[in-house]
Amino acid sequence: MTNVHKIGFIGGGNMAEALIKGLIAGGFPVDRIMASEPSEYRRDHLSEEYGIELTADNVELLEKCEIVVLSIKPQIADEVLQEISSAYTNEKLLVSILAGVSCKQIEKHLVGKPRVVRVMPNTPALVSEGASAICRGHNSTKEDLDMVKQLFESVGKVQVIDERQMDAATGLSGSGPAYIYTVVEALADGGVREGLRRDVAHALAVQTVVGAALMVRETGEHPAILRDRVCSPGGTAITGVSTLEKKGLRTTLMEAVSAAANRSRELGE
Ligand SMILES: NC(=O)C1=CN([C@@H]2O[C@H](COP(=O)(O)OP(=O)(O)OC[C@H]3O[C@@H](n4cnc5c(N)ncnc54)[C@H](O)[C@@H]3O)[C@@H](O)[C@H]2O)C=CC1
Ligand SMILES: O=C(O)[C@@H]1CCC=N1
Repeated sequence: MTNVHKIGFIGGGNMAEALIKGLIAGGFPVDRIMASEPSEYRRDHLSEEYGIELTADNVELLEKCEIVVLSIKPQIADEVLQEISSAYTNEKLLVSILAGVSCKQIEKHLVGKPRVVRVMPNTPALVSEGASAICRGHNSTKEDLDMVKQLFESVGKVQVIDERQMDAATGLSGSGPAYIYTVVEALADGGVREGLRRDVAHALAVQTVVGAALMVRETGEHPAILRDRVCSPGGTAITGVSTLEKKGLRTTLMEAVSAAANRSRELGE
């Protein structure tokens, strides 16, 4: 990242903050990160919490940064791209994290051969455990892709995919943390229903999800094999798993990914 002087975020909301915090934790210099944000409250928060440079002016940010991350809501993408279009030059690399919005939809607002890399990150980037899917736009180079890959690897794991798979990644990893938070909350509720204190149930639920995820990642075993090792014949775990199957957890999660992917497709229309 030594060849990039400054990275800027247009929109200093939840996802930008997760990336900013993760980048700083990964050693990216604070004085080479900036954000443009209309909300004074958010500007003060980001400035006080992380010490980065803030502005309310998107054009000023574009002029000062070599890599510009579009981290506004998809619904205002056209408006913001129009606003910055006159100041954009092809020396700038645009990184879009917008759900549903294609590279082409971004490129059409900008003159010349705009360099765009699209990324679908997720908020666990805040604790350096993000999952990001990335793809190249029509004019960005292999070096651009590699640079963005390196940037997002400093906040988690990265998969390079085709742009047509971006909605699927949005439904799975982009939106997935919301599903897992629901799972953690529900597991804790189950513990409370069975008589555990709320704080104890919460701590056990969190560590169970973290531990199980690490088991899958670090052993490299198929989840079904790991599950078999928990399920003693005639025991408790297979009884719980049987309930999950009867109530349709597996298809519910598959349908959640598809519903979110479809919503991502709608946002891009
Ligand atoms: N939150 C998440 O888990 C993820 C979000 N994304 C994408 O990240 C983008 C941002 O999402 P969030 O951070 O969740 O939204 P957010 O609402 O928290 O952040 C958007 C920010 O943009 C600011 N903003 C509004 N108008 C603006 C303008 N004209 N110029 C500059 N900034 C402006 C808002 O004040 C707000 O702080 C979206 O496109 C979303 O699809 C992608 C992956 C995961
Ligand atoms: O809900 C959303 O639209 C964003 C995109 C992926 C996660 N959050």
